[in-house]
Amino acid sequence: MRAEADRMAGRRGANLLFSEVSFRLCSGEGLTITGPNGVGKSTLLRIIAGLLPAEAGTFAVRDDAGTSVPVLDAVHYLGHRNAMKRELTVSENLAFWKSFQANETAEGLSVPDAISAVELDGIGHLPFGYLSAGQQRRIALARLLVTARPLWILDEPTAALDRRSDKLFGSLASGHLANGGMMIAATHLPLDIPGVGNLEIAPAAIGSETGAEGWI
Ligand SMILES: Nc1ncnc2c1ncn2[C@@H]1O[C@H](COP(=O)(O)OP(=O)(O)OP(=O)(O)O)[C@@H](O)[C@H]1O
Repeated sequence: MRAEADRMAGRRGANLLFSEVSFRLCSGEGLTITGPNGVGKSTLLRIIAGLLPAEAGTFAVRDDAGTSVPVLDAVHYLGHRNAMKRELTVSENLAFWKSFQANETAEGLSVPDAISAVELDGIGHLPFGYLSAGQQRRIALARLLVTARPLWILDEPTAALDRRSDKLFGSLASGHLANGGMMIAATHLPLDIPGVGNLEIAPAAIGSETGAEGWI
């Protein structure tokens, strides 16, 4: 499996944020995306995940035979928000994601095992909204484990995590890569994980505004 970005550019409203972003990942490799606030890291991840159109360039995931795989089936996208219902219990939220993301080829962990993997045994019965910010983020990470998908796209995955949970994320990500997975993560600091490179995004040249109006 491999993932390839070729000369991608991203726009928000009138502003071209970045351009000429290219990289290549193979099974077992990861990439952190760094750069100043507002440069477009989240925008790039949303384009890669298929949630926003690219201004230019392409992103593709291919299997070992070189056949293009639908990106939406190949990725887990974890944004700034945790995408959990506050009123549902932790277990109900994860059970929803397990069935929503299910496909024939990729079995993931059971809901209790995923909760254990983020070291939160015993809280599956609590409403998600009762959890602390760090616990909520860890349960959001558990969502990556209930179904197996090759490419993790993560926006600030360790936001709100304490040092111990930061390490926990490191071991989950390392395990994913060791199993042949890939990861692209927007972070403010490069992650200290073997097999993970870094790409610093630079703002597009000043003067790239088009004068076009509107929000996307
Ligand atoms: N819907 C939108 N319409 C227009 N501009 C937007 C929209 N959403 C975001 N922007 C702008 O796009 C720019 C890039 O935002 P983005 O969130 O991708 O940056 P980032 O590099 O992830 O920032 P941070 O490090 O602060 O998280 C920002 O200037 C932001 O204000």
